[in-house]
Amino acid sequence: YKMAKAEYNYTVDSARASLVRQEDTIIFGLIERARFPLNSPTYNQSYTSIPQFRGTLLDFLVRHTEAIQAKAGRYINPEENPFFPENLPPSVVPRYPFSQFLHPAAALININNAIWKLYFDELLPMFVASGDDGNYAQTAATDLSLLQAISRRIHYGKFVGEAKFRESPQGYEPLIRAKDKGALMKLLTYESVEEMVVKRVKKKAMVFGQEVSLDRDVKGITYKVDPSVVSLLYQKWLIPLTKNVEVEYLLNRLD
Ligand SMILES: O=C(O)C(=O)C[C@]1(C(=O)O)C=C[C@@H](O)C=C1
Repeated sequence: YKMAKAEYNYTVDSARASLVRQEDTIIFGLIERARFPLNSPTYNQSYTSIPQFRGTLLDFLVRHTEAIQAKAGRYINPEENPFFPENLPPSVVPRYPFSQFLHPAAALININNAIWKLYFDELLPMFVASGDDGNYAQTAATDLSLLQAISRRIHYGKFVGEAKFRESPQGYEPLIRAKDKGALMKLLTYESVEEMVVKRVKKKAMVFGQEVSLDRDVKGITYKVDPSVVSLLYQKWLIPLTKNVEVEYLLNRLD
């Protein structure tokens, strides 16, 4: 089985279209996680005593899932970044020739440690109810798919950064040479785009998270995840971290 060379080319427009589609995944991920209360034993090392494993139930699920997904080829795609890159087994499947759009230094950027910490310290308490219903394995599974979606979105800043660089190298090169992070940040920022993102995710959370009923009179609208929390999450964390990845990527773009 021989594969053709992938000739997919990213542009700023196509990268933005991908970010828009990824919003759906993130919002559904939030809705899925919000089905369960906090379920703190999922994150408590003293709850689990798994033979030959030190860590929480979530650590256990994530490490083993990433290992099996690595074997199945997930991390061959440069859009994917593992949370525990140490000691991942190699892929056992034929290598798909993903287009080499990024500068090789992109592979060194992985801010999943920071994303992990942020997720548990800041994000979870914003959108899950307190309490415990015993569904720890299900909780860990929904955490992982949401974490993966958030991580993919933030690291997609590499692709957005590269597309912007290619569309205007003469604008970016001097700032990269001068290692001027502040000026890079300013040049890659489009406030009107950010405002649209923040408004759109709120609207999507209203549409995706409403109760759908065949009765005509649904009394009082409740959403499965609070739409203003979704927009706040984007405004405060997802967009700023995506921009940090863009800056980090660009700083290494001429190495
Ligand atoms: O659309 C872009 O230009 C991006 O870089 C993405 C993004 C975002 O994170 O949504 C980040 C920075 C820009 O100011 C606008 C939006």
